[in-house]
Amino acid sequence: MPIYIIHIYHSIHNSIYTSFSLSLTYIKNMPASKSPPSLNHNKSFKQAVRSTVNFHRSIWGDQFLSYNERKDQACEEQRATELREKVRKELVIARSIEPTQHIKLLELIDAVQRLGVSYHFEDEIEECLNNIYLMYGDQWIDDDNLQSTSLWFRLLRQQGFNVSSGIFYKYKDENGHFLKSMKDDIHGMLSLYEATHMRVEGEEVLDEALEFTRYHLRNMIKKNICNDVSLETQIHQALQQPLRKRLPRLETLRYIPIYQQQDSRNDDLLTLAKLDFNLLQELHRKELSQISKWWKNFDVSNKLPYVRDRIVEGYFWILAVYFEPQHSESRIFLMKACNLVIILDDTYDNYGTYEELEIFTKAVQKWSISCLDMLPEYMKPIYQELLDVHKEAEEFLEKTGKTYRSYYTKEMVKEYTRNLLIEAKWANERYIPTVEEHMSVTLITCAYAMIIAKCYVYGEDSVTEHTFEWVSTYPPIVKASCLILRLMDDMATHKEEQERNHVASSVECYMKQYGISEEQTHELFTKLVEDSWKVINQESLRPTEVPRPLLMPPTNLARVCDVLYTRGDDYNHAGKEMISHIKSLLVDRLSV
Ligand SMILES: CC(C)=CCC/C(C)=C/CC/C(C)=C/COP(=O)(O)OP(=O)(O)O
Repeated sequence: MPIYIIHIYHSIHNSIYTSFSLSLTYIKNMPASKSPPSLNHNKSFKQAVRSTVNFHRSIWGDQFLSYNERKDQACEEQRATELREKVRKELVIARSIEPTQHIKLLELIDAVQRLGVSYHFEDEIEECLNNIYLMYGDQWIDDDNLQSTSLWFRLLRQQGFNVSSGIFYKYKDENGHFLKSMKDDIHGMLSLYEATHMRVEGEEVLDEALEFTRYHLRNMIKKNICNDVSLETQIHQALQQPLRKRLPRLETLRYIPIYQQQDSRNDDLLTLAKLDFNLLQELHRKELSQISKWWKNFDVSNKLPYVRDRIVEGYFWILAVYFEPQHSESRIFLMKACNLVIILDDTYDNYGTYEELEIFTKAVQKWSISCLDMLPEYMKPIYQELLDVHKEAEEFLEKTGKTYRSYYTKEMVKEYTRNLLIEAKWANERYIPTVEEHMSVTLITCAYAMIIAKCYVYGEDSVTEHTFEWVSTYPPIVKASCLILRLMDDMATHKEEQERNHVASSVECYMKQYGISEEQTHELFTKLVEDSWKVINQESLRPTEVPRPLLMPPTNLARVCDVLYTRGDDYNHAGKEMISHIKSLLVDRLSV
């Protein structure tokens, strides 16, 4: 990266983190959050001049609308339960094996996690890795072996244990270069490459190891050095997307055929993984059918024809956050709440006039059905549904005395609309904000913080009022996830958006403020995204501010950006690969 770009990068990095927190204070003190002015003005909205965008129709039609339960479901569930207990026994036995066998234990845990069934064995895995951490600390037993050292480092860091990266200096010569002999250890290089993605700010040895392994793994592919087809495929896939950024359900599908070919595989585990995948797929199809019916009943295509119909792509997004059965209620709530976000986004970004949006924003601050009459006709169903969806959650929360949860989520919706209104004003006035102004608003309108809060609404008792206080102040992991979405989304969509009267994206703001080209802006953004991943890694290390499972939504929301926005805009315009992901997750069953 040229030196002047590095200077810009440092000033940008600081400005995002400092100005953003200042602006939140400012936003919190905005008059709209106190007592909104009366909505009592009876204007006609008929002659409004609107910008409209013609989003293409859903490419999925009604194919997920109905769902019929399979007849052999109960039998498959029974078999999965038996296999689950067998695998659990293996993990329990493995806890007390000889230290020389600990590498085998790590390999088993890695397979369980990659095959997507670790959610059944959280306690056993925690106990095994905790024992390993207590036994070895930072001194892994097998540190002459690059593959096993890298696996140990990655698994412990993934579990939140802050093992030192200092162990990797062992692989450098006296001049500070990585040992030449490492290049011949293909498995070791791949394992180290994956481990480097757990790095945090300041871990130079891992930054260098990433450069080193990426360069040599690319070379291996280019020069056809690797004569193991399966290994070559794994390298290719890892270079496209490291394990840290992969979505767990997609990783299961990718890893099953690889694991199947390994002589050391555990057949019970393999069969469990396939059965479990299919059983969960049934649950997911059932949920998607339920949500498709809700969308159809809402009659969005007639009442709000300017709104995108991306129910299936949206479900992919939510499935990326949580795929486990215990989060079924959360997924349904998130689908309704997030599709309302899409409706709001299209209304503020596209269809609504500034005057209408001001009235709507004030109505949201009041959060009362009495505001309905004041709204333009087309906005009434949006407002009604917004209140209804949150009321439904509130009724559930009342039964368990957790209504504080709905208070915070509603406040975040209010904050979201206030900031959408600022964007609409900028777009109306064709104002290009400074980078600081832009970030202070668009890190809120990217909606991730609000969505993360909503991920906790149906959460168990580990979710407390502190969790909501934490998320609503945009702590580093939440901000990092927001920034990843904002930058990756804008890199992918800004050209298309600028063809209509959309607010200037972060790309335009950076280019204008720093006088740099689009290509240089992309280079900067890529670095900012990488740094945000380091923040996510840092914040996931123990001790964490909230229980570790609650960090999965911001982490998975960052991961899904890597899938949706790397090849373009796969949310709005699903490409070949995205279509194939959706089919493999929701249509095609695995043969067991
Ligand atoms: C279930 C479901 C729908 C999930 C989506 C998750 C969600 C609501 C993300 C918020 C950000 C957003 C509106 C992205 C896509 O629109 P855009 O590129 O037009 O966003 P922008 O206007 O902020 O650039």
